[in-house]
Amino acid sequence: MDQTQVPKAGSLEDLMRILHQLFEGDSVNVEEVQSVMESYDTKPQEWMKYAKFDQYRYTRNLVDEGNGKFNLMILCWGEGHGSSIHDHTDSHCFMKLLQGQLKETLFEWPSAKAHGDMVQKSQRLLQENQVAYINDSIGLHRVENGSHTECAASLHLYSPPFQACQTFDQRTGHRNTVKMTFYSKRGERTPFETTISQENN
Ligand SMILES: N[C@@H](CS(=O)O)C(=O)O
Ligand SMILES: [Fe+2]
Repeated sequence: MDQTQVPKAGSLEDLMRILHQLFEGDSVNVEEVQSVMESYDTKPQEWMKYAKFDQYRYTRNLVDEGNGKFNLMILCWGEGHGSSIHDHTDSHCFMKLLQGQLKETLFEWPSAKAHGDMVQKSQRLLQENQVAYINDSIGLHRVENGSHTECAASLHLYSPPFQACQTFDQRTGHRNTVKMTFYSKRGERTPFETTISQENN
């Protein structure tokens, strides 16, 4: 399907409906998903109920479980918040800026024998409505809200869904597996006990 045939998402609800259609089958067309996510013009009143911020670290807020095919979530980044360098557990990762700006830094996978600093490949500043894509064959990344005055929010789609990833120490390349949790689900704050293990930030 070429880009002109991809429907425009007029609202977040509409975007979710189209995403369900695009993920009905067994294969994922990355360009298609990226352009439909780009076609949604962010409207804070449509996603505000999911956007729950924390004072100390970025939060992951589940919006939709995509019929088991994908997880759609809104990540809320307070001033200066960022993630560790991490992978995406062999899934597709789409990330759309809903508000503010986020800095994405790409890194190479550390080689088995590597010592010292991890190799940085590129860096870019993602702007409102822009959609970034990454998977493990592209590399690893770190995402940061570099602003000390503005918060940021981003819409992430992961397919297939995953509950753990690897984080990496920038100085040594050493890795850890961390469990990923939700700060809220469908607008409801998750009970405290289940969010305590969140460690990717
Ligand atoms: N992949 C990260 C967010 S990001 O830094 O891309 C997560 O799901 O928590
Ligand atoms: Fe990520």
